Amino acid sequence: MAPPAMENQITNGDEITTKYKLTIVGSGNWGSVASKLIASNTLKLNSFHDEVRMWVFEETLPTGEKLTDVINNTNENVKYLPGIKLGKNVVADPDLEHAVKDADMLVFVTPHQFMEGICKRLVGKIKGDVQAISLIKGMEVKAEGPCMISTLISKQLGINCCVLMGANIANEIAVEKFSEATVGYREDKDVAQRWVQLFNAPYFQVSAVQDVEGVELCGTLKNVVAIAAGFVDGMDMGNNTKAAIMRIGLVEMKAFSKLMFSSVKDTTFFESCGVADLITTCLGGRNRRVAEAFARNGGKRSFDELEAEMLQGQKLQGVSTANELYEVLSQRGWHELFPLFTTVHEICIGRLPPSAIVEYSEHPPTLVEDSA
Ligand SMILES: NC(=O)c1ccc[n+]([C@@H]2O[C@H](COP(=O)([O-])OP(=O)(O)OC[C@H]3O[C@@H](n4cnc5c(N)ncnc54)[C@H](O)[C@@H]3O)[C@@H](O)[C@H]2O)c1
Ligand SMILES: O=P(O)(O)OC[C@H](O)CO
Repeated sequence: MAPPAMENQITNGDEITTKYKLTIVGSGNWGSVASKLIASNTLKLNSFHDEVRMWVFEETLPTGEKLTDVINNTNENVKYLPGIKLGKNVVADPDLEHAVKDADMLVFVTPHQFMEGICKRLVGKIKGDVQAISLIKGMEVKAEGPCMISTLISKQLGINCCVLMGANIANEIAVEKFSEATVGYREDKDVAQRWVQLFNAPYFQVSAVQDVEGVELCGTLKNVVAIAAGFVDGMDMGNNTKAAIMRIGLVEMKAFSKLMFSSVKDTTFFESCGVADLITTCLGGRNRRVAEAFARNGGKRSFDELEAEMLQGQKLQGVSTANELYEVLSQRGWHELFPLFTTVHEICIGRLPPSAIVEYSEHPPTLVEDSA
């Protein structure tokens, strides 16, 4: 990774210490927890500037105050992470271009549907040698096929982009309950190490694997399986059924990832970003919770309505990802290969009832051959 520009270098006797400036693009539930983790580390680690800038999609609170002002006055994101201090070195900034202009390292953590617009606004507005990481679980679908969010960032901004995914329900990490995460990187191990250093904490153990696509697809696809798990809960079908849905989901996640990118490694599915994230999301995530409510209402209330009522501004990723995935499966004629992914979308749009989540899997018993 290229060292930061001269103005970020501090001379200490004969030693020159490079200081990387950090900006976080996004300030939702996970974005705020990421700020807390990073802000605690930049105070401890010499190679980073203390200040962490956080871009906030500005909104006016019911009190009439601006969210940014409240964060800067109270050090708390009262809307998306109430009750948690972010660190006094976190500065909320409602001006996207201003927030990124001096950054050497950019952390992207918004709901995936906003990233295309954000990237367009950032073209020509960031420094040339910036390193980025995406914590975003989702993808875009273009005429030429699916585009992972890290690829969108890399292509539109001309910068390298790692990813960080894992079994990471933000509210649990906010109160420092132990968890793990996985950084996915392409080539530069030193850059990956820098990201690991920046996020790692005794209660947040981060490791790095050379498999950006595998890590990012795990984080993206598990949200669709979480919707299926929520349907199972909403119909009170029990733990065995939910475990079956999780297993089938994992098989489809792996098969889809490998069809898309032959470079995806089997071992990635055993990292925090793989099976661990699938389990936590299907047990305690927002996608699961809202899908449960959808099924309990017999599919009569839309996901949009339930999301607005239950999440107060937080965004689901699973429903739109199921839709995007369906588009890819249609483009390639792959519906029969991915019955769970296909059925989740058809239930979400009301074409099938929630009970279809198990009906599709009534196929003849199979003998699994050992490929080892
Ligand atoms: N919350 C978690 O537990 C968690 C954990 C791991 C990963 N993630 C992933 O992190 C990403 C961000 O999720 P989150 O939980 O931080 O967000 P969130 O769902 O809590 O909040 C939604 C955010 O979107 C912003 N927003 C609303 N309209 C916008 C617009 N038009 N343009 C830009 N921003 C807008 C809101 O201000 C808010 O910051 C998602 O991909 C999610 O899957 C979330
Ligand atoms: O609450 P969810 O369903 O968006 O999932 C949160 C995280 O992705 C879990 O790792």
